[in-house]
Amino acid sequence: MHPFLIDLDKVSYTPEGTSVLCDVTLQASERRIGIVGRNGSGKTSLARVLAGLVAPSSGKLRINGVDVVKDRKAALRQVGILFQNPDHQIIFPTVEEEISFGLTQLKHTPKEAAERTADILARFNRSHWAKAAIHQLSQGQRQLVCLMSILAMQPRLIILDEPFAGLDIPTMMHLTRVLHAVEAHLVHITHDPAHLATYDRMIWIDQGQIVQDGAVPRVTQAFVAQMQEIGESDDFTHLPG
Ligand SMILES: Nc1ncnc2c1ncn2[C@@H]1O[C@H](COP(=O)(O)OP(=O)(O)OP(=O)(O)O)[C@@H](O)[C@H]1O
Repeated sequence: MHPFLIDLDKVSYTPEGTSVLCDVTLQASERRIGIVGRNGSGKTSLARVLAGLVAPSSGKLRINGVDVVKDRKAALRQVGILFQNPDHQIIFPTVEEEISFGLTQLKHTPKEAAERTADILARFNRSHWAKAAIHQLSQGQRQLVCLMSILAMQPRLIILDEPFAGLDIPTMMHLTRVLHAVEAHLVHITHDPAHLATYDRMIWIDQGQIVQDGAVPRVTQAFVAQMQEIGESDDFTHLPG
């Protein structure tokens, strides 16, 4: 057991010379962590760094003690990421193939993978989806398939990058309930602090740096006040990039 689930020490990410994340230091082990920030502030880049999908340009990153960039196999057991658009992560034509794939990556036998896939579908009362063609499901249903694929792999940490974007209110409410019950730790990126009301900690990112980090009510108040102030200026000059 490592002292912090998430441990970043002066992490910078500078693709093609662009400073996207700058000296981010963060130690966190809370079960529910929210990340807010403006368009282009670096949230998705931070999510990708945390998941080990891109390497920091400098600094040190560990998830539960694992170097998730270098040790990709161990990383799969530590961290899963749910992208904003399910179509960016779905590879296979049917639901059961999609869910089984991650399990075979974890070196489960085909029989074990099939059993675990059946288990997770049953847990969500979706056993009848097993042979369904993913492209025939709605966006919310595809998002649920992606989440089931991640949950089947049982990572300790799941990163959610604007998981509610494009979902209608009932689907969002359903997904909220599902996420609430998830045992894994969550890092949830969103533009709407209301989604984080019950969370343990909120981190506000701006221009690739942490500008506030703490209890949800306090960070929400400061974030909303600044967003309103910028919004009232009624132009796009503040938009980064
Ligand atoms: N590989 C890259 N090369 C160059 N610039 C990049 C790269 N990846 C991200 N950026 C830039 O870094 C900034 C942060 O992007 P990122 O997608 O992380 O922001 P975000 O906070 O998730 O934004 P949004 O809320 O709009 O999704 C943007 O200006 C983006 O253009």
